[in-house]
Amino acid sequence: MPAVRFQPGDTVMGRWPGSNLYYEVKVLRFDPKTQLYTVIYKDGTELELKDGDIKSLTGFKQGRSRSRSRSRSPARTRRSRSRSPARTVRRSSSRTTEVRKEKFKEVLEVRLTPVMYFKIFAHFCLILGVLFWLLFLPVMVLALLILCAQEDASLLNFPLTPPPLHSLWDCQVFGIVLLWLLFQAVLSLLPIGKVVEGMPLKNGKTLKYRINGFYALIFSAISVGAASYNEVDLSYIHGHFLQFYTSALIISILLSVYLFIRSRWAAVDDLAPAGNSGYVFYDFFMGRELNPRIKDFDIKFFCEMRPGLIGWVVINFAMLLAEMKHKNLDTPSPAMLLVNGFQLLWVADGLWHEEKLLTMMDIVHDGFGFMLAFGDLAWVPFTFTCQAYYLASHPSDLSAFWIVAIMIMNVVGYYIFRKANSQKFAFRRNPSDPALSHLKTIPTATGKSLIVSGLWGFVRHPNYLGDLIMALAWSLSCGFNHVIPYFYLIYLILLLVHRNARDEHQCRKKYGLAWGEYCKTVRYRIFPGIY
Ligand SMILES: NC(=O)C1=CN([C@@H]2O[C@H](COP(=O)(O)OP(=O)(O)OC[C@H]3O[C@@H](n4cnc5c(N)ncnc54)[C@H](OP(=O)(O)O)[C@@H]3O)[C@@H](O)[C@H]2O)C=CC1
Ligand SMILES: CC(C)=CCC[C@@H](C)[C@H]1CC=C2C3=C(CC[C@@]21C)[C@@]1(C)CC[C@H](O)C(C)(C)[C@@H]1CC3
Repeated sequence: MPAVRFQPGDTVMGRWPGSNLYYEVKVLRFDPKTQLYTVIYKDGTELELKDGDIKSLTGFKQGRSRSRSRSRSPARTRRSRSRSPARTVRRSSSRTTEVRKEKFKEVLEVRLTPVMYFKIFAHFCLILGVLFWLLFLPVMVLALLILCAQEDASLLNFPLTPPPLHSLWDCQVFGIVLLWLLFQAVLSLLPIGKVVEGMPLKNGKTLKYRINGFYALIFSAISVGAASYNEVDLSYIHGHFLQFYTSALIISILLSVYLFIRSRWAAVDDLAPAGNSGYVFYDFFMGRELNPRIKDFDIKFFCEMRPGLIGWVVINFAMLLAEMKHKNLDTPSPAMLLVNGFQLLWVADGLWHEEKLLTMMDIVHDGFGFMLAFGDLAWVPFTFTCQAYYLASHPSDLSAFWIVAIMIMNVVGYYIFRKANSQKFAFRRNPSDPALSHLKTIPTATGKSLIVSGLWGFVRHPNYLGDLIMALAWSLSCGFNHVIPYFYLIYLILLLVHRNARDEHQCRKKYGLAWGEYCKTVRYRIFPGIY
């Protein structure tokens, strides 16, 4: 049994339930049976806290020089809490009521400053913003798909006539999507491929992941090929594309609701840094739990790499068959072949390097909520396929010159993307790797160094640049008649510019002066001479 660390009367720092905020509290007693401390906050609230949620004043002050968000009164941040089943709140005595009344008066006085008004307004905007994205994203994808299928796929055709609701639903399609998810889940659980450890979590532990994405791609390709050989008409996907999207959307909503509900029982250490504000819509959108798992099955890792990503290439193939069928072609058009080939390369590359996803912010930092569930299950397979969907019903006559130029562009983009990502990964794994000894670096106070030559000395995010060059090649394959095939490129520019800002903010915090020096040496973020 662990020793009792604190005695009645000790002043310590207690975590406010469901948040990462600590406040000064007094220990009232310790219950050896439940192993809980009863503590009293300055506003008179009595709570029972676990040992792990209490820090000594000295330990906390040392920690605080690293993290600076914690000394406000709980009453001021009351809205950010969420109740944990492990703890019970008790406010009883009239003395407590008096203290609380006093505190409330004080809080009102403090709150009614322009800064507080601004904060309330900012929170209000945040909720409105999240509600907007919750409704807007699904509708936008639907509009994109409707537009893509129209003979004249011009943006000028807005507003579109929405299809009748019942036409968006098909039980059989829903069943197929469920089967696809199940098939991918089974593949991901096969005892093939190595098992690796993820990055250390807050509590110092690591999770294990089976890396078999590339095998899953091969199995899926063989299964789809066999189905097609046995005259299963894959162009059915093209004819029922809106229904497929609706099914994926419904599943992503159900999954997000499940994730949100189960997060109520998650331990504090399992929660993501963002997504635990206490605002229901915001937390639902951002995701509360960092790595939700059912036994060893990691739901986030699975969704991020498998059904949507592999689904993307299957849908592309279905669009290729639909193009041949509808246009009575013996072979697919060169544009369709380019789009299929380029995107298959990108997906295969991602699955080949699946392990690297474990170090990315999506896995290490972001919660799994509606944004990623919808992103992985609906956004990726239904917007990333928009070029193939467009080509299935719109011609793009490319001259031999254009075909070669576009292929060169994709090769250059891929080379930059792969080389930059692999170089950074290899350098992080072993900075003294002889193969990387030619690179110039800047040391940082954390002990890690930053590469400042080669691709990482050209721009601060060469991997983003490579990705964008490839995206441009995919869009150019579809010609210049409409802007719709450029949707992916526009999305990627916005996403990567935002991601870059987020990453640079983190790096500035992590590396301080060294990051400033890197930015001075390598002036541009993504586009040389422009941004
Ligand atoms: N198509 C799509 O929808 C998307 C594609 N992507 C692609 O995924 C890939 C990975 O992107 P992402 O995870 O965002 O970011 P990065 O792989 O660029 O990782 C950024 C991290 O790299 C490290 N780093 C930054 N500069 C240097 C340097 N000079 N030397 C050494 N290390 C450095 C820092 O981490 P630390 O120092 O802690 O190691 C930094 O936090 C990209 O190619 C991107 O294009 C990403 C999102 C969406
Ligand atoms: C608007 C909206 C809902 C956005 C959601 C964005 C997500 C779809 C993307 C955010 C980062 C992603 C990454 C991949 C897929 C798309 C999402 C989830 C990725 C796993 C694809 C495979 C690549 O090789 C990758 C590992 C580099 C990549 C990582 C980021």
